[in-house]
Amino acid sequence: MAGLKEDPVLGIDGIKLKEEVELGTPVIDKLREDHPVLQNDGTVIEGESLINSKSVIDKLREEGSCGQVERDMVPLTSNSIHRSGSRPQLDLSKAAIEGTFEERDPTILLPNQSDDILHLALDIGGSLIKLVYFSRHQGLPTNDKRKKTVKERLGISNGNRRSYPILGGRLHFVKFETSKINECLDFISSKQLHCGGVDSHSWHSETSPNGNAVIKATGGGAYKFADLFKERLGVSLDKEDEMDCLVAGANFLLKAIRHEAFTHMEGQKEFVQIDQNDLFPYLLVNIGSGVSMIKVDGDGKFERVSGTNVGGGTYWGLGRLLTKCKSFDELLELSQRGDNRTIDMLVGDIYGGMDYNKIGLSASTIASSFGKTISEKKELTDYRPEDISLSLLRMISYNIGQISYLNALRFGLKRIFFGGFFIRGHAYTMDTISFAVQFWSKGEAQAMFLRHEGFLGALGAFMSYEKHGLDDLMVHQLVERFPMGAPYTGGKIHGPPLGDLNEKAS
Ligand SMILES: Nc1ncnc2c1ncn2[C@@H]1O[C@H](COP(=O)(O)OP(=O)(O)OP(=O)(O)O)[C@@H](O)[C@H]1O
Ligand SMILES: CC(C)(CO)[C@@H](O)C(=O)NCCC(=O)O
Repeated sequence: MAGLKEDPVLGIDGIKLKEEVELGTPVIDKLREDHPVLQNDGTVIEGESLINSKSVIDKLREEGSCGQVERDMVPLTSNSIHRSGSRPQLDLSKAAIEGTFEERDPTILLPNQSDDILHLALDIGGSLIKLVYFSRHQGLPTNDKRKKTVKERLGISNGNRRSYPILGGRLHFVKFETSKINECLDFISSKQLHCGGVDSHSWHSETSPNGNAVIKATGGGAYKFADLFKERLGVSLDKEDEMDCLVAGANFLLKAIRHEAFTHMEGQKEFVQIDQNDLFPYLLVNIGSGVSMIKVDGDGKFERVSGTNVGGGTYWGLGRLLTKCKSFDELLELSQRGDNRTIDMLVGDIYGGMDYNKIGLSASTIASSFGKTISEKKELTDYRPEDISLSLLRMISYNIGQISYLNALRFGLKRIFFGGFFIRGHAYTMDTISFAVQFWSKGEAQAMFLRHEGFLGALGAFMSYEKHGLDDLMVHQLVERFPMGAPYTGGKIHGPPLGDLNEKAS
């Protein structure tokens, strides 16, 4: 698909599972230093092929539990989860993006994760289901870890502390269309992701909770599809509030992950380093099917101040009706070859080619989106789908940018972070939103985007396994740094230099 990078998991025509992450040689060397568990050929096996869902389910039913399959995941049965006295801890220290700067939804390395966690969390939205799950590094099954002495687990051999962590794993990001929820269930089932969840009330229990697996889930679908999950996978969905999760996910990414946030203006992408002490307040705009605007004042401190029903669902829905496109990506791709001047009424169309300088409008400014299609002599088929798609994209992106700015203005906020899958890493969408914010704020406010744009809610749900909140998630130990050995492929870096966050916490 020209210009649009294909999603590694959800392709244009259905599911495409990314089986391997190919890494360049210098990257491999660096990773070997940090992660001796990496395969010799530098590949990291992310998972296995999709297997026939029916056979998996049947097999599980026969076994009456989740099968014990040797794979890259942490132990599969709930009673094998580490629970010696205290609850397994999620260790986000040194969390870092894996992959190049250009990769969307990249995996996040958790190099210091030592407790056995088997976390899968879901955000089931109106259009898309988002999954975040943890897997151990390949080649070091957790059982091996158990056999190690305490010294070995701490990385101390022959009295010397090793320079690399023994354990660790990755956060993976996967999405499915909500209308194809069965594919999502098949995926979970084939990787047995649902088998590690345990009844959240039983974390401290010494005994096995006897099988009632629980998965954290957010979004409207956590309610709508609860019975289906129970029926198909035998798991209960532990529902977390959508707004709580969006904010928790955004705060985690902005605090803990370097090279997450970036600006996008006139085709130029620039990473922004966030000063932890100067993050709040900000406006979070999540552009999903509909749009939520949330003023964020701190961890767990926020207010949904506005929203609009003209969002991603509107672009995809109206676009599909008007262009007969078969997929969202196809519609987006069409827009790249479009010329909106055939559809939109420009200031110049009204003013005989002239600018309207007195109120700051150039002749090329859109005076009225779709305003040129009022001609009685033309039918829908007389317009190019490419042009329709571009006009629609501009109309919706600009409108969201403008409403966002107005809400930022209401509360005196200077920074607006945009998430949600409508953005899709699409340059023109981001440029249009940025332009609207820049234009209306006269440069005072700034639009920023997130690489894990659509996974904020799922990440928040993932972190809600740890009810204590971010501060207890060893966030004080987070040391921001470059993704290990990742080649620099573009984007300048702005903002204050990052230091060891321990300094800031003490
Ligand atoms: N492959 C895709 N299929 C459908 N929509 C897509 C796809 N990729 C991107 N989109 C866009 O992403 C939007 C959904 O974004 P997102 O997943 O963040 O929201 P959601 O959680 O489904 O919606 P809501 O939060 O309103 O329930 C769609 O409306 C569409 O504009
Ligand atoms: C209803 C939700 C929150 C579901 O995710 C979302 O689609 C949304 O924010 N819609 C906009 C609703 C409104 O405020 O007009």
